[in-house]
Amino acid sequence: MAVFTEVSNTQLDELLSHYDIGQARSLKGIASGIENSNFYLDTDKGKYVLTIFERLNKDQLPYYLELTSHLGKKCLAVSYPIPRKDGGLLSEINGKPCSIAPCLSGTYVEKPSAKACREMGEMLAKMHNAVEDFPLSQENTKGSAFWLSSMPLLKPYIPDRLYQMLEEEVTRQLELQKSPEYQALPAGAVHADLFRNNALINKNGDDESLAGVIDFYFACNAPFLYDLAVTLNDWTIDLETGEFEPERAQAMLEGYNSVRPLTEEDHKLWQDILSAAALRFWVSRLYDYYMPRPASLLTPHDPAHFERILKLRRESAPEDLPWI
Ligand SMILES: Nc1ncnc2c1ncn2[C@@H]1O[C@H](COP(=O)(O)OP(=O)(O)O)[C@@H](O)[C@H]1O
Ligand SMILES: N[C@@H](CCOP(=O)(O)O)C(=O)O
Repeated sequence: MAVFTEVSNTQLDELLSHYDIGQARSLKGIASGIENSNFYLDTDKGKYVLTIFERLNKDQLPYYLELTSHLGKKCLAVSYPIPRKDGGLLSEINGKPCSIAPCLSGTYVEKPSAKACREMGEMLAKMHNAVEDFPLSQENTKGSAFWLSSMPLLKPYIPDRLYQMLEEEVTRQLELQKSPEYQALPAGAVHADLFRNNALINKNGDDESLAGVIDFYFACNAPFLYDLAVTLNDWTIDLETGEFEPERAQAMLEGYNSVRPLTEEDHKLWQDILSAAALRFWVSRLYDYYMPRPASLLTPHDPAHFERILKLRRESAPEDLPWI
């Protein structure tokens, strides 16, 4: 269930009068998704997705909308807001901000093939190249400030040995972030949550091809290598153990490298950045688990999954990590 706000025909017609996308034919709630109300919207001109933002307010949305609009203008297959007749990217329904995006084809795939992983790597690199002239900037809302503020809240809930691991890793990552090597990493606006459920894949028999990328609502400015690590840590692992699956991991790295070559500087920090990416989701999952939002409909994600991944990345011999 992911329709928190209902839309009447009158409201829909009024909304569409501000766009040049034709007259409504049908509006159907989308069951998946957890943050927003999403609808498939068919008009006489095409297929779209209407999103009503349930958590972010209109002042928090411009970075995400401008970023996806920027990527869309560069012909990258992302869910981007279609401009209104007056040029605005945002509208309002029932006092809540909303936007309309073209409907991408494809579906969620639990274990993407090596080919799809390669295409995801290529797409990620294209997204990174495309933001070189993107002017807006935003902190990672799940970055080091969030880790530090979460630690005292988590302390009463988690065993001492886990708290110690958390403290050690946060300290190590804060040191790393101050280092000249880290500061020199190429950085820009990144998705920062490009898990498999935020990509749509077309399936044709056994063949899979990437259709597009959605859900940029954790986007922020960070090293491009971090975005690659977040994606690799989710897409190319054995879901039970958290170990990398070499063929799929290698395919993603090769895809990325074929568009945006990785460097020796990236290589030096690779293990640390893979750990940073695991830490980010370990902390946010611990936080959501022990401090669920009031009236949340969600079953929190399992924090132990990223605890396992963090340990594996920290303890791995550097030469055993996938690289080009
Ligand atoms: N532009 C789009 N094209 C096609 N489907 C989309 C698009 N945007 C969202 N969806 C569908 O809506 C679902 C929920 O979207 P998502 O952005 O993940 O929502 P939430 O932010 O609520 O988690 C996705 O799983 C996908 O099926
Ligand atoms: N990918 C994160 C949670 C963020 O949720 P999303 O559905 O908006 O991507 C995790 O798995 O912890």
